[in-house]
Amino acid sequence: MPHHIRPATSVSDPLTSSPHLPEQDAILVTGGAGFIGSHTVVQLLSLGLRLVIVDNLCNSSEEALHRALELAGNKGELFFHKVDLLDGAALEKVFELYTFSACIHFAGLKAVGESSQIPIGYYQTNVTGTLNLLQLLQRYNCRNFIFSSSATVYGLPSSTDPIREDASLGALNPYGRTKQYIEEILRDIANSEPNQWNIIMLRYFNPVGAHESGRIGEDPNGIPNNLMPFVAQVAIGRRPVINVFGNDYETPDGTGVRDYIHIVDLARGHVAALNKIQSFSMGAHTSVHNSNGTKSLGCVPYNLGSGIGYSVMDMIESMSKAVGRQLPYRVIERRLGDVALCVADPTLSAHDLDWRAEKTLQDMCNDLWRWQIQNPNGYEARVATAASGTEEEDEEEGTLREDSDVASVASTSSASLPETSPSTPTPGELAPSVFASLPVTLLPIISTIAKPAPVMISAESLKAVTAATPLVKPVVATQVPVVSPAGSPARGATAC
Ligand SMILES: O=c1ccn([C@@H]2O[C@H](COP(=O)(O)OP(=O)(O)O[C@H]3O[C@H](CO)[C@@H](O)[C@H](O)[C@H]3O)[C@@H](O)[C@H]2O)c(=O)[nH]1
Repeated sequence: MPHHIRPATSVSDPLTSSPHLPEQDAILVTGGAGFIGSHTVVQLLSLGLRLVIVDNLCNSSEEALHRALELAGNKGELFFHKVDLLDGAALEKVFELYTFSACIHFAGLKAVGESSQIPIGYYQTNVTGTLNLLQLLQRYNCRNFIFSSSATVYGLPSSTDPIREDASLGALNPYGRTKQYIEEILRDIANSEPNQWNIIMLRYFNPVGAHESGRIGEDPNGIPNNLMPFVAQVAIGRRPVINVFGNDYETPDGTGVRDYIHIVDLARGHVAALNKIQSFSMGAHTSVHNSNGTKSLGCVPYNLGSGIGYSVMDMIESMSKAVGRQLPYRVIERRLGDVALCVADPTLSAHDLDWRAEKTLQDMCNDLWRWQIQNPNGYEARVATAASGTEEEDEEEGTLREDSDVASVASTSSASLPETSPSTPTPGELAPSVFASLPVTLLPIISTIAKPAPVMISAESLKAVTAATPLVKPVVATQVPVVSPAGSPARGATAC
């Protein structure tokens, strides 16, 4: 039976002020428990939307979903299914339970280095997982799709100018190529059914920070690959010193420059994309046409970046300010594959999606620090692992402790919290369920899939029911590189 997104009352009504998605329809969010996913879930729930989260929790925590629900003031509805996208049969059961008006696809593996070691795993998880999802979306007649792409698809920038969406693509590693290939697949699918698909591919630059409450944030497995999670762990005392990968780049201070974007701004970008898709979806039911005469959006990429470049030293300085003391760092050799600078041209997103990054670098650092200090070991579920540490971590820390080439000495005791009161989660009322006859418990979270009918369970029993899962990490983002002297952001890029 076909499922159509129903027309909203007015094309001009933005989703942000008045969600128009059909009452009984839901938005499917894959990888919704991950870093970007959970922040987006807060935005969507706050709009009163009904979400169905599919995540295998291989690199995320269900706790993030509980907190997201709290942060949204228990608005909207959230149904969670611990499912791996590679398990097509389990995924189809989810499709049998709901009618989806749109899908936001975050789920996937995202570690650049790891992708070169296990490329088959990356192609299988990211590409095959996405194909499984797309097949079902097509079969169940949901053709509104938002894809987590990445600035990594641009590869080596051909100049130091901010990167536009029409720049040539050329991902440099298997992870990046999974994103690039999925983009190609999406274009082919949109072309195969003209006037039917509304697909937005969001190319993330460098997402950092955390929700301003400090309740949800990034919780990487093992040693963080990316700069800011690593810096945060140095700030909290889990690691002794920040390694700066080279200070001989052609940038104002010699360190790499990137377009860092606050995670909440990035999450808002998904709402903006949904609004855009909705207007086309509505157009399909009215006589509204795209400017090129088509009735659907087709497949369009948008950069989600600020257009401002900050160097590694800028980031360390801002984070030191947030923490209230100078963080220790040492300069080591360049990291293989890094570019000097990578910054977005966000003009198209501003024009078409009416979206702009609003938060400052200091917001990013203050919020990241708040999350880190309130959750020194990430989400509760991972405390045991984090506390014991891995062999690899212990070994690295041992090595670093002996190193004297640090700019300053860490002292976690002087850590201070940035001002801003963390939000106190309000135990919420139970949101109405799609399954009215099901027993009600504390949270409207459902775990199923192994069973023909969903069972509504509590957070406690959720853990038991979802005990085993294979594969995949949930997603996240990406990035790439512009420049500025410390503390003074530069619009666009220059050197390199
Ligand atoms: O411990 C660290 C980690 C990073 N850096 C530097 O910090 C900047 C940012 O690095 P990182 O946070 O790792 O982001 P990117 O290298 O920009 O990587 C992002 O950008 C890639 C290319 O777009 C994507 O593929 C990745 O998924 C995404 O994490 C770069 O100049 C790095 O050289 C350090 O100096 N020390």
